[in-house]
Amino acid sequence: MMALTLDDVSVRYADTAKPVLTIASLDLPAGGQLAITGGSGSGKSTLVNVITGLERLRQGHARWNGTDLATLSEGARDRFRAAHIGLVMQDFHLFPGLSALDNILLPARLSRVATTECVARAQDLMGRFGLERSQQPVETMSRGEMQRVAVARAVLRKPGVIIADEPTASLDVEAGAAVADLLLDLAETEGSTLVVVSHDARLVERLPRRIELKNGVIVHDTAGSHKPAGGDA
Ligand SMILES: Nc1ncnc2c1ncn2[C@@H]1O[C@H](COP(=O)(O)OP(=O)(O)OP(=O)(O)O)[C@@H](O)[C@H]1O
Repeated sequence: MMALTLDDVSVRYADTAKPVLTIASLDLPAGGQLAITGGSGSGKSTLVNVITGLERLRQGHARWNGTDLATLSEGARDRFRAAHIGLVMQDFHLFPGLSALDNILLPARLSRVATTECVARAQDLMGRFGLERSQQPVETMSRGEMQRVAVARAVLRKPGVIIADEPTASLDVEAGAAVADLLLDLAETEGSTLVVVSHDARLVERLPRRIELKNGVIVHDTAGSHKPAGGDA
């Protein structure tokens, strides 16, 4: 399980007058479940990039169990992400030409950790997710099936945290609910911290804590624990 701590975070690009993300403080305990909401351009993807280490902070700190991502080299950040963070991206990032099972196993194979147990777990996850044809080429699957493959791939190594960016965005209500069930169930049964970015009210309402971003600032936190960003940066 992984606990997240953000301190004094400010992200600014060369061509932006103001920071696109300003978070004075945000804590998510190990095993916590957080929904990030907000309108287009409010900073949600920037926040995901910060907590996954895809965006290296030049101001402030993003720590998982005390490890400050900005202190890691690029290679070490990649390894940290592969070992501890299960990422589910909105557009799946699956590889056409590979079967469903091979897609689920690909990151583990690239990290050279695709042991026999890992393959068995991939097959077990497919069964639990209702994906019966492990050799089906992924490009022939429905969007709901593809998203379930993407979730299975993200959780294969029992990551300390699952981060899902709009996991139900392109799915109909039924498929979206199925993916939400899987994510919440897995996070709970396997003790993963869960962070979900979503516009989907049905999904967001199922998470115990929700923050809303506006212009890169947290304007609402159901935990009421964040300190408002100071000044008028
Ligand atoms: N590389 C960049 N250079 C300059 N500005 C950027 C860059 N990346 C993001 N921004 C700006 O930062 C702000 C926040 O963008 P971000 O993608 O985090 O928003 P979002 O809430 O995820 O939006 P959406 O829901 O539309 O994906 C936007 O104003 C965007 O234009």
